[in-house]
Amino acid sequence: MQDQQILWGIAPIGWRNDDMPEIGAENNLRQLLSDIVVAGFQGTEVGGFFPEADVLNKELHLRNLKIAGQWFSSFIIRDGLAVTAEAFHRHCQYLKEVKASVAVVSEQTYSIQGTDKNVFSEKPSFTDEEWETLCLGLNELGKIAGQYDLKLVYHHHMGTGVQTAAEVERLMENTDAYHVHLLYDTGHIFISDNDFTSLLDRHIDRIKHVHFKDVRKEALAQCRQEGKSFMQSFLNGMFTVPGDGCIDFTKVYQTLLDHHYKGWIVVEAEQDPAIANPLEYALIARKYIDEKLIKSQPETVK
Ligand SMILES: O=C1C[C@@H](O)[C@H](O)[C@@H](O)C1=O
Ligand SMILES: [Co+2]
Repeated sequence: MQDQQILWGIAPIGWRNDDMPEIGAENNLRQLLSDIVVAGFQGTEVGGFFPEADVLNKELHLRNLKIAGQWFSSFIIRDGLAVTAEAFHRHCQYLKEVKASVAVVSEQTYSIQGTDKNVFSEKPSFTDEEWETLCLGLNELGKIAGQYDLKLVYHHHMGTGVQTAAEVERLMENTDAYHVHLLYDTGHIFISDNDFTSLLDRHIDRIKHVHFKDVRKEALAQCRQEGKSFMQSFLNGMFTVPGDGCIDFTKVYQTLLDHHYKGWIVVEAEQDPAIANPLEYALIARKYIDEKLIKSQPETVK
């Protein structure tokens, strides 16, 4: 039976992309939120262009939408905990005001995600000392998140020091399970390790937020062969919505149901909105979810 504890969202990233603010600038907040309603999702994540909390809350209320969370680029290794914690407090305060459930954290020290470097071969690695600083710092940020009734969910990401399943393993082993949870992003782990199920099976109990990101195999192969950067790769169509790529989300969804996953599953597919109409792709995702995931479960209630 479908788990009624799951909320389905879609991220603004198909309309406007924080990694590349110049694309999709014509898509304003009202357009985005109304498209999300048309496509039948219950909410979204906060994008970099979103307004102050009371303005956002009004637009959400008008459409009966919710906020799942928002990305936070931490620089614990580069800037130290004190500076990072100060910014994180402000981040959490805003998230509390918009009634979010999670704060998505990704350590961006040495990240090449916003650079021209080859994302397939030039990812950074942390030293033992940097790992210790990062894990201790994340425990502290997790405690801060708790003060705002939020869960810190760590986002493993291509082109960063926590990208592979082995790196996620190290992070999980050395952080406090009570304060630091995991965001499972299907697309990032598939591209990194050519495997999206091991990470899910291994850490299912720590996973408190999910990104459903699909991958176009041919585009991936070409981007890898040409040594493209992260941003060039998504502009070249490496990512897409569930149902349009090569990942089998039925297995993923079943595992989440089997473990009584409670929380958000957010469709997140960055593409160039000038090429991939965001509403059209949101509708493709919703159709796939309804027909291949939810309706394939016995006793389904949508
Ligand atoms: O969750 C995410 C947020 C984006 O800013 C990021 O680059 C994207 O790939 C992602 O998975
Ligand atoms: Co993601």
